[in-house]
Amino acid sequence: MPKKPTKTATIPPEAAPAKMKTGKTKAETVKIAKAKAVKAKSAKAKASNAKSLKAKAGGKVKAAPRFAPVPPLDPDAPDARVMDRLWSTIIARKNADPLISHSARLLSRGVNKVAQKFGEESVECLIEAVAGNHEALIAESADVLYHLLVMWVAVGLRPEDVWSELKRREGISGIAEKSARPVMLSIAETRKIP
Ligand SMILES: N=c1c2ncn([C@@H]3O[C@H](COP(=O)(O)OP(=O)(O)OP(=O)(O)O)[C@@H](O)[C@H]3O)c2ncn1[C@@H]1O[C@H](COP(=O)(O)O)[C@@H](O)[C@H]1O
Repeated sequence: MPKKPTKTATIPPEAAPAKMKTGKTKAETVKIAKAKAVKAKSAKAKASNAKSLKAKAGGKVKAAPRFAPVPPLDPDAPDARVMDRLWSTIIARKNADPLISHSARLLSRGVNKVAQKFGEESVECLIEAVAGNHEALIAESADVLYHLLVMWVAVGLRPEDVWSELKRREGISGIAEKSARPVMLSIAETRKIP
């Protein structure tokens, strides 16, 4: 069978856009020139803005603070050391009478029950947070921390184990830490809110 001639689209020379010496069409050259002019204008504006800022700051350009100022803590208010004291109280209750100590009662029921209580208190805490109930959130937060400490006692964790871990993380941005995680972890399927 004779081969069918293949059709090729040919543009008549008069319809093709005229090429400049650079190999670009006139329209392309004008477009590039316009983009260059806009870039140069914005660089000039930036430089002049920086110059006027420098003049306003008396010759010194101050970098904007990266984080909000920290409200000072009340030196006379109770602080987080209450957590250490509470842990000591709870561990001292470990073998106490469950009829006179709530901690002893919880601990006597085993780690599963303790963990379940911690989970319940956490949910109650987040409900108050979402509802915006400030006072109730304070009370629920205290419940969460108490039950967290009971859980530490139940599994044999000491507060300093956790404080050390927090100290180790000090100054390490969560953003930087997350991006340094192995790729397999970051692409693992999760339903967590990012
Ligand atoms: N911080 C707390 C603390 N916070 C909450 N709770 C108790 O936790 C209990 C939570 O009540 P829930 O009804 O939610 O739970 P539940 O009574 O176990 O009910 P179930 O789920 O078992 O049915 C209440 O009895 C609270 O009083 C606490 N109990 C004790 N402490 C501290 O622990 C110390 C030692 O307490 P005792 O172990 O009781 O001597 C105390 O001096 C406090 O400093």
